[in-house]
Amino acid sequence: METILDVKQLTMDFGGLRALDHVDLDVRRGEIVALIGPNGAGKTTFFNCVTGIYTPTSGDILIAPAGGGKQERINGLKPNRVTEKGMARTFQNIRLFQNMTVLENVMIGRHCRTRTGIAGAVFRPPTTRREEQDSVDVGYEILTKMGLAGYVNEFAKNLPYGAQRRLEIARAMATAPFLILLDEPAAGMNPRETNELDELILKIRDEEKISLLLIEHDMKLVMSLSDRIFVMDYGRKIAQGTPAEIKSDPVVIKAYLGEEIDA
Ligand SMILES: Nc1ncnc2c1ncn2[C@@H]1O[C@H](COP(=O)(O)OP(=O)(O)OP(=O)(O)O)[C@@H](O)[C@H]1O
Repeated sequence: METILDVKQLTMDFGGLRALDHVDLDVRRGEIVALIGPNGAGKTTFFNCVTGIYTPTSGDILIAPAGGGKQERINGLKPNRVTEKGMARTFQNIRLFQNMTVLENVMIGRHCRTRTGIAGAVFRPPTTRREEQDSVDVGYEILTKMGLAGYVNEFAKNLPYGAQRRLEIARAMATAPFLILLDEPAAGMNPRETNELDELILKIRDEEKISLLLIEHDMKLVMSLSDRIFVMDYGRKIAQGTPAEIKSDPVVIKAYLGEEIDA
């Protein structure tokens, strides 16, 4: 399987604090990969570097979305450019446009694939109208797949919590990514919502052919979903392997010190 994201020796310093210390991580096409580790390990910082929110101090972030082709180094690209390159993400805390409808939220995700500029939005030539219709169609399709069709015209703020989290993923899907990065998608979910999320993530991978990289603390979810797991502690990668390998790795067990990882 081709590597679509190859992160090499990624290092991020915040003043005197080294939040990431020479971290290597790769995602192959069709994989669900988890990034786990205790609080403060550097997981979100890793996502922030990969998605252009921070420019890493050193290291390489390489992508090869077309597969088999040339890798491209994307260090320092702005977040919107990273999205255009095909990597979308969600955040630890829900970041929806709460006073916009569910459909509008998804269409905003789609915007990065349309060409309408300010002039187009004002004068609305036929191409703009076609693009808008296309965005609506794609938006509906994604919302249906995500089990959100019943909420299309509802304000985002009126959705139940689990549905809001699904909407964030829907918005990420609307950008037509090859990889989605999910930052703690199950945070705050009840067991039923977590089970639905588990099925949904598999569906995104299997039916939409989008690979996923997720940060998650729910070990049951991580162990059931992941093809491979990377473990971080104090900014360093301390282990990587299959769920079975990670569960029995003494280094990982020590890092979690008494916490339940045997999900
Ligand atoms: N912008 C920043 N400025 C300074 N320090 C930061 C910044 N962002 C993160 N850090 C520090 O980097 C370290 C790693 O934080 P990070 O949020 O990446 O950890 P995490 O593994 O995502 O933790 P959690 O599981 O609690 O979300 C922490 O010590 C944190 O305080």
